[in-house]
Amino acid sequence: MAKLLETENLGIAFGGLRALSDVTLEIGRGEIVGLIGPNGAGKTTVFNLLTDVYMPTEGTITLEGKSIVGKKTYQITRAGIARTFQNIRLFKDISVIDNVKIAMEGDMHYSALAGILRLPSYWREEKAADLRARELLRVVDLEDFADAKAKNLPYGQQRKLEIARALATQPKVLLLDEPAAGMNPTETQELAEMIEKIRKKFDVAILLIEHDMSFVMEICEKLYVLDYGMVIAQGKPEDVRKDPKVIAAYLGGNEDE
Ligand SMILES: Nc1ncnc2c1ncn2[C@@H]1O[C@H](COP(=O)(O)OP(=O)(O)OP(=O)(O)O)[C@@H](O)[C@H]1O
Repeated sequence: MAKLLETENLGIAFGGLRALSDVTLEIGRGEIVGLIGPNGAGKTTVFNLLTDVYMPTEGTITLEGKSIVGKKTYQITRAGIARTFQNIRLFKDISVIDNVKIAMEGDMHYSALAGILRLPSYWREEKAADLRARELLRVVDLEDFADAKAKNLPYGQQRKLEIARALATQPKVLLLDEPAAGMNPTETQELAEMIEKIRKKFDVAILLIEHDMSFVMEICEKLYVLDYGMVIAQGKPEDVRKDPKVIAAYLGGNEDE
């Protein structure tokens, strides 16, 4: 598959602590790739570098061959990278559908005046936005909850709403930070099917951080394993799981791994 997102020798230090070193990743178009490793291995830090929360101390990040280092988060979103967060970030007091529409705002083309005066161009865009938002909610099985307040959704559904919000920006790469966290086995299985459906429908590549190994093994085509900020193994899930370095990293880690 063609390379879409690449990092080369990516590294960052926080004060004296070297959180990541020499992280080289490749995500192809439409690929589902897992980023795994024990607690504190540096997984979320990779996402934070990919989305300009932090600037790398070393290395490169390219999307479709163009560097995105130093770009602002909104420019990175426009270039095609969207993410969800380990700690869910929604506008909790507004409706589910408005949460999705807000994420689509970069796509609205009516003028401020048209908005204030409610001119026809405003209503046309609003109607189109409403249809698109409903379609995204259908993809994540939240269509029936469009008018509920986001905070009233159960936790697992809030995670799905975050995915719909990320998709609203029409990404080429979707970064999911622990999408199955807090889900029961049935919800996790539904999520696996949903991610597969999303990949096909939107032709989007997915890089996901996840601790649920059976979930990772089921849906990822490729895995990168981080330990102490370095890639200690990469490849097909069935090979990675047998790698002695990976087994040692997990056995040496926390018991919840
Ligand atoms: N802003 C920061 N300042 C200082 N240290 C940081 C910062 N962000 C991350 N770190 C450190 O970098 C290391 C990697 O953290 P990170 O959150 O990326 O790990 P992780 O693999 O995502 O862990 P988990 O699975 O527990 O979420 C940790 O030692 C963490 O304390």
